[in-house]
Amino acid sequence: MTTLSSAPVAPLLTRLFAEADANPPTRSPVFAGTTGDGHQLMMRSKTEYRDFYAKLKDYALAVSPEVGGLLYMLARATNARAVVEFGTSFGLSTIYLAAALRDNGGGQLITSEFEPAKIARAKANLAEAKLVDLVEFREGDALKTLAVDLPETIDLLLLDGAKALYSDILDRVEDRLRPGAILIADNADYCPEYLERVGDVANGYMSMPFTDDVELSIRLG
Ligand SMILES: C[S@@+](CC[C@H](N)C(=O)[O-])C[C@H]1O[C@@H](n2cnc3c(N)ncnc32)[C@H](O)[C@@H]1O
Repeated sequence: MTTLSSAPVAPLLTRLFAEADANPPTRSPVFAGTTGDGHQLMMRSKTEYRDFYAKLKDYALAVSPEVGGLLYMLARATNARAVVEFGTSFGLSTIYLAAALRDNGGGQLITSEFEPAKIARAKANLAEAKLVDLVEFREGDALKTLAVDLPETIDLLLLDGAKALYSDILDRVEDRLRPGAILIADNADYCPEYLERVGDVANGYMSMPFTDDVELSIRLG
């Protein structure tokens, strides 16, 4: 058995995904009256993301269970001890990553979110999962909160906040990524700047599109 496959984590994730499915973000007024092009523009904006996500504060916007499983496996496979997450929301991906840290023997997960109500929900979920001791919640814009006080070396980086900022967040953590560190970027298609950067071996990365819009990369030595 693993932390992920046993109680309290497994039944908690089942419940949280069921709640997320019952309240899809497509119900939000953000999407009502927005054309496909308008949505694309919003997702790619480096200036309007705060307002966009404020309107989505009641929605989980979580990774899929498959991507969650992938996060757990990658963190286990690399024996990750130091993990940084951009975009906490209700903490579903955080639970997968913290479960992996527990099963690796412990570690530190720094996660970042600017919606105070989401931080509160994520803390409650991580407490219910009995994983909250492994997680440091940083409230505020990750452009600032992830610019300071990072671990000496980072084993795994999850990018799942405002898509347009992926390369800017990478700027803040790059010098701490250990050789072989894993980078997982959800919906990275919205950030061509990021894909171009990790897609060029001259920049010190090897990268490929994986599943469910996930870009999987490693930091080269
Ligand atoms: C897609 S959701 C994250 C889902 C979460 N990773 C999961 O799988 O459960 C993105 C979250 O990032 C937050 N966010 C977006 N841009 C941010 C920023 N610049 N700083 C902090 N939080 C941000 C949003 O409020 C939103 O809750």
